[in-house]
Amino acid sequence: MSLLEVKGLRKTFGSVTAVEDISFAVEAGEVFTIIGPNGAGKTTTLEMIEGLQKPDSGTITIDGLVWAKNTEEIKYKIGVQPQSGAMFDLLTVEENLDLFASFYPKPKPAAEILEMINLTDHRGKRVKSLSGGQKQRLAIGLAMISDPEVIFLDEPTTGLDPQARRNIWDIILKLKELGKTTILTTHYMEEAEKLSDRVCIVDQGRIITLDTPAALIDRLTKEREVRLSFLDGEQAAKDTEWVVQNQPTVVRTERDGATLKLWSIQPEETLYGLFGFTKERGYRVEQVSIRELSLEDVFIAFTGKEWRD
Ligand SMILES: Nc1ncnc2c1ncn2[C@@H]1O[C@H](COP(=O)(O)OP(=O)(O)OP(=O)(O)O)[C@@H](O)[C@H]1O
Repeated sequence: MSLLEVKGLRKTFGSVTAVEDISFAVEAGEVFTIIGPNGAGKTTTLEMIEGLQKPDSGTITIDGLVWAKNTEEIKYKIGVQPQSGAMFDLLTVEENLDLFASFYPKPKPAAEILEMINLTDHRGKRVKSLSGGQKQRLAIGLAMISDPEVIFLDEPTTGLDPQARRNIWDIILKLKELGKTTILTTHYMEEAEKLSDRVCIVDQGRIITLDTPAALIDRLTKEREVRLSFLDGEQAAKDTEWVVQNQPTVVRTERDGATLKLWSIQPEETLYGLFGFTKERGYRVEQVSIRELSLEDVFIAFTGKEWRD
């Protein structure tokens, strides 16, 4: 049996269907990420699993336990990152940790948590004077104080600058090293790709696809985007476009002035042919790149929609 099993979850608010039908299973030790655009139903899904909202239908099992029968046991198994409003602004970092620790019979020592979230040097600071990133790190620390098996992090990096986001990533990776299971939601594709063992892409309350980031990217068409720009201007780009359009490996092309984009199922082959032509004509290529595929491409391929952070 998986550590977390979710089957047929559904939740409506009046006429709004926040979660239509969501099922997945998470194994112990995984970083499992739910990613999707605004309003996709990520928070509602997480809150149902955390026991904060009651599903209209569907079942949730955490280590074989269910909320209706095993409320107290589940509470000790899971850690939920509190909203910043749940922290005490006038208390220090350490006082907040001690206060949350007092709710549990066997909490982790605050000093250990402070090390983990890299706030030891700031333990005497009041919460109200912390930066956004430090507050988020404290929120993760508070979720860890009961030493839970499963930790839920709902968009822990939204609104943070790149360095602060990376600091949070480090903590999530440390949790993984400790063998914890992390359920994460995010808007950021890059984050999902870097941290997750498996990703589930959610849109309009349904799972579009679920797999490891690498497998999701692999499933995409092998078509790759190649971009070139020419030192000799628009005519060079136009002539080259005309030539590559006739290559069987090239699916389509796009040109903007002296910049040419092409989509090829065998980019290397296409480039050999293309460079043969440019050499013959004496056209100088200024830049050439083959774009890596990312989870963003997976989202676009499955939904037909552009991804917006
Ligand atoms: N308490 C509520 N009352 C009414 N509608 C709600 C409520 N909670 C969520 N919704 C609606 O349900 C849908 C899903 O919301 P949810 O917050 O789960 O999405 P999300 O993927 O977490 O989005 P975001 O990334 O913006 O947080 C949205 O249309 C939202 O407006």
